[in-house]
Amino acid sequence: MMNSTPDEAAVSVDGLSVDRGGHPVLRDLDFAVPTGAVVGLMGPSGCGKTTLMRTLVGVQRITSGTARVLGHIPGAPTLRSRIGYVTQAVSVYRDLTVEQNVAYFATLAAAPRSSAREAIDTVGLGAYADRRVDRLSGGQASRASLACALVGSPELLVLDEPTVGLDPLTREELWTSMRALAENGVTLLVSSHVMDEASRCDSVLLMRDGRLLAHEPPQELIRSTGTDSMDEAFLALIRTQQEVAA
Ligand SMILES: Nc1ncnc2c1ncn2[C@@H]1O[C@H](COP(=O)(O)OP(=O)(O)OP(=O)(O)O)[C@@H](O)[C@H]1O
Repeated sequence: MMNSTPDEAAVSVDGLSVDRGGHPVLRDLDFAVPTGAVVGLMGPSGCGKTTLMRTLVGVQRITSGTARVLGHIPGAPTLRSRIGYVTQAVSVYRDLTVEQNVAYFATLAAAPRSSAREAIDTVGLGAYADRRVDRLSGGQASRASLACALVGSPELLVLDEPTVGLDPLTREELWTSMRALAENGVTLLVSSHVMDEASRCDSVLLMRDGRLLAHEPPQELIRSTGTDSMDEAFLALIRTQQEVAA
């Protein structure tokens, strides 16, 4: 499944800054994501999570600095079939069944038809394959979207708030699916503003106002801030940052 060597970073950014509408949105980010890691992208609404994801999938102009994704600059044609990107908006055809949607994406990715069925099973929608998307719940429709991103066996999955609006059981199932993908060598970059979800990740990129506050394993963030939860760790990091700035 993977073409990159195991010790090559799946994603690395160096001094990355991005402006939108003439305003700085990402400011001087530096980090690297190892292949096969599940990395949480966390921080309050508007901190720049979606912009960072857009930059890595190659649809956002970089103002300064560099980004490399699977060894290439974002947007390189060779990356097209190697990255799966699921935006916040469910992007499937509502008048088609789950299987018709996923099969359509399989055709676009020149993937075998059997890969559609595998992707549907991976997201736990096997029993709903023949159901039209407009007759699914919101969470099921989100998972149908994820299945579409899985069909080409991408090496990197970039998922913008995939668990938003899901009930706890579905959320649990989705995290289990994502973890299984990582165990097969897929790298996942997953945004969320539910801090508790950080505990599911190998490391967390914690952002605020376009800056990176920390990039550490979740248990290390809690330990180093002397707190009991990710919410508290985040607040402690902000306080430290404000003290340094004062
Ligand atoms: N098209 C745009 N033009 C100008 N500024 C934008 C545009 N889209 C977003 N922004 C600004 O960029 C900043 C970061 O937005 P972004 O969508 O990346 O945040 P986010 O962390 O993903 O937020 P959320 O969690 O609410 O989805 C915000 O201040 C936002 O107002």
